[in-house]
Amino acid sequence: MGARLRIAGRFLLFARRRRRPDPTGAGPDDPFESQLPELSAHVWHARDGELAETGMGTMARRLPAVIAQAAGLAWRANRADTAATISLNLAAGLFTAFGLLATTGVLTALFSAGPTPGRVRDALPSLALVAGSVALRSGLQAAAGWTQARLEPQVQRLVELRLYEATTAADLTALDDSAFLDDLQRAETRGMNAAPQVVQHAVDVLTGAVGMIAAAGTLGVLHPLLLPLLLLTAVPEGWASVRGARMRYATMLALVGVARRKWILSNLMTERRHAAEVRAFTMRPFLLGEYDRFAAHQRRVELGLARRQTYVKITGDALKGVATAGVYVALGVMLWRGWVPLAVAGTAVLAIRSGQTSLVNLVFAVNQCYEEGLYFGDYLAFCDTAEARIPRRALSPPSGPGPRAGRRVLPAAFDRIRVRDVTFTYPGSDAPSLNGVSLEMRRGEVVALVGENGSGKTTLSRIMAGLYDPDGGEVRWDDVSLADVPQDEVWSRVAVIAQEYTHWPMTARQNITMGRGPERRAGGPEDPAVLAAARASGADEVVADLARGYDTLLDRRFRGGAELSGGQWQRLAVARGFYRDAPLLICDEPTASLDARAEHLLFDRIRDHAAGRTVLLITHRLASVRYADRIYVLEHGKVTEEGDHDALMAAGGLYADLYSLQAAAYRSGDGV
Ligand SMILES: Nc1ncnc2c1ncn2[C@@H]1O[C@H](COP(=O)(O)OP(=O)(O)OP(=O)(O)O)[C@@H](O)[C@H]1O
Repeated sequence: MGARLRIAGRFLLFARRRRRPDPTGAGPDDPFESQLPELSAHVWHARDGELAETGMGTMARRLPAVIAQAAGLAWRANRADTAATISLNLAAGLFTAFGLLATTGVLTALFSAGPTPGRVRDALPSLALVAGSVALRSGLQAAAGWTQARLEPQVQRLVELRLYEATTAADLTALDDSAFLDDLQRAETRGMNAAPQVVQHAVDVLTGAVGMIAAAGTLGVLHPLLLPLLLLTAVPEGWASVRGARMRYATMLALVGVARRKWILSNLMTERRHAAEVRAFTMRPFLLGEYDRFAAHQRRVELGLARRQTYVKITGDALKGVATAGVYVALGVMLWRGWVPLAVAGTAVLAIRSGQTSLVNLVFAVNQCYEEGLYFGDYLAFCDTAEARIPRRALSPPSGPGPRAGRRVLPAAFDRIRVRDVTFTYPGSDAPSLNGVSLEMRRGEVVALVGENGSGKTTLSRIMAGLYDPDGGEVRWDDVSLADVPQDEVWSRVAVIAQEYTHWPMTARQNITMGRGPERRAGGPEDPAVLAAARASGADEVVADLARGYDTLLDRRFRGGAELSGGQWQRLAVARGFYRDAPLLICDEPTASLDARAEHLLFDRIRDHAAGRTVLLITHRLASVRYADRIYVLEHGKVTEEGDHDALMAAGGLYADLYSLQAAAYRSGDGV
C-alpha cells in the first residue's frame, strides 16, 4: 500500500512537472551556438548519439539489464534485505490473485437464485477468504516496504564509496581533462543518487508486474478474451511514459554544460574566499549577468520540455481513455451475448480495475526505472572510466609482507636521484611542458629549479613526486625507476610543499599531521614531531596565538573557527612538509607569502632539513637560491643552464640576468 501511495504521489509530481506552462516556446533544440557560443563545443553534446537509441524497443531491450544491475547492487549492499524484499513482494502478489479469485465466489453466491439471507450466508466463506487475503497482502506489503527502506541507504553508501574511491585514486591528469570532469559531475550530482532510485523502481516494477500478473491470471481464468483487452490499455500509457523519459534525459544532457557553469558561478558568488575580490573588482554585475544568462537559457530549455511533455501526456491520456472505453464495450458485448455470466463479468470489472492500477504502477515504475537507469548508467560508465584511469601500479599490494613479484622498493637511503630525458605534455595540450629534461640530486643536497613563469618547474616537481608519469624518460632513485614502484609508496617517500596548497578546514594539528599522526589524548602532551615541525616552519608562533592552540579549528564557517593570514597558512603548509620527514622534500615557492624575516629563517631551516635528506627548491627569490648546491635553469620546458650560483653568474645567461635584476632592485632602493 505504502509503495502504491508513493508511486501515486510521484506520478502526480511527474504529471505536475509535465504540465508547467510554456510562455517562451523555446526547446532543447535551440541552437546553443546563437545563445551560448562558449557552450557549443562538441564536448557538451558528446552523448547525443545515445538519445537516438532511447525508444520503446530500446527500453524493452535494456530494462532487464537495468533490473539486473539494480538487483546485483542491492545484493551486494545487503543480501538478506534484498531476498526479503523480493520474496515479500512476490507473496503479496499471490494473495492479490487469490483475493480476486475468491471474489468470484462471493459474487456467484450473491447473484445466484434464492432468498437474500441464504445468498449472503453462502457468500460468507468466500468473503472471509477475500478479507483474509487482503489483510495478509497488506501485511506483506508493509513488511516489504520496511526491508526496502532498509536497503536504500546501504545501496547509497556502496555507490558513494565506489565513486570516491575511484576519483581519489585516478591519475592526476584525469582531473585536468574537461570531459572527465563533465562526466564526474553528471555521475556525482545525478547518477549517484539514481542508484537507490533504480533499486526502488526495480522493486516497484516487480510489485507492479506481480499485481498485473495476478489480475491477468484471474482474467485468463475467467475468460481468455479478457486478457488481451487489459493489455490493450497498457500501450498508450507506456508510449507516453517512454517519450517523456526520453525528452527529460535529452534535456539533462543538453543542459549539463550549462549546469556546470552555473555551479561554478554560484560558487564564485557564495564562497568566502572569493568575496573580497568579487567586491573589490566590482565583479558583481558581471557574475550576476553571466549567471542569469545561463539560468535564462536553462529556463527556456526546461519550459520547452514542459510544453512537449504536456502534449505527449494529453495524447497518451486520450488514447488510454479510448482503450478503456473499448474494454468496457467489449465486456458489455460478451455479457449481452451470454459468453460470460454476470458474476464473472463483475469479477472481471474488479480484476480489470485492479489490473489497470497495477499496470499504471508498472508502466510508471518501468519508465522511472529506465530513466533512472540512464542516469545510473552514466554513474557506472564514469566509475569504469575513472577506475580505468587508476594507474595499474597506483597502490601497494593490500596485504602481505613485501612487494609483489616484479615490484621494486625505493631505497630508503638513496645516493642520488636522476631525472633522465623527461618529456611531458598535458592531455589536450599541443606543446610539451617538459622537453628532454635531465638533472641529478645527491643525498643531502639542496637543488634549486629556477626559471620564468610557465617554464615547467612545477610540472617537473610533480613528475619527481610521482604525481604525473612522464611520457618519455624516467626518474630513478639509485637504480630503481619510479615507474616500477607503487605510486603510494613513492608518495610516502616524498613530502611536497605545494605552490597551491590546501587550507584544510580542520584543526591546526591536523593541518600539520594530515591524519598521519596519532591524535593527542585530552590533557596529554603534544606529539614532539608536531612541535618540531611547527618550530622549524615558524608555525609554532601562529599556533601560540590561537584560542585553543593545536586544537583550534581553522575554518571560519564553523562556530569557534579561526582564520589565518596567507603567511600563517603558508607556515602551516611548510610544517606539514617537514612533519612528513620524507627523504625527498619538494618545496614549490614555499615562501611566496612569508615576511622577509620568516623567509630568511625558512631557507636556513630548509638547509638544516636537507642534512641526511634531499631538497628540491623552486623559487623566484634568487637571493635564497645562491646557497643551493646546484641550480638548474628551465626555459620553455628545457634545462638551459646548470651549476652553482658562481658558475651561473659567470656564464652570464638567464640566471645572471634575473639575479642581477633582483639585486639591482634592492640596491637602487626603489625596487619592491
Ligand atoms: N594542468 C595543466 N594542464 C595543461 N597545461 C598546464 C597545466 N599546468 C601547467 N600547464 C602548462 O605547462 C607549462 C608549465 O607550467 P608549470 O606550472 O610547470 O610552470 P612553472 O615553471 O611552475 O610556472 P610558475 O613559475 O608560474 O609557477 C605552462 O605552459 C602551463 O600553461
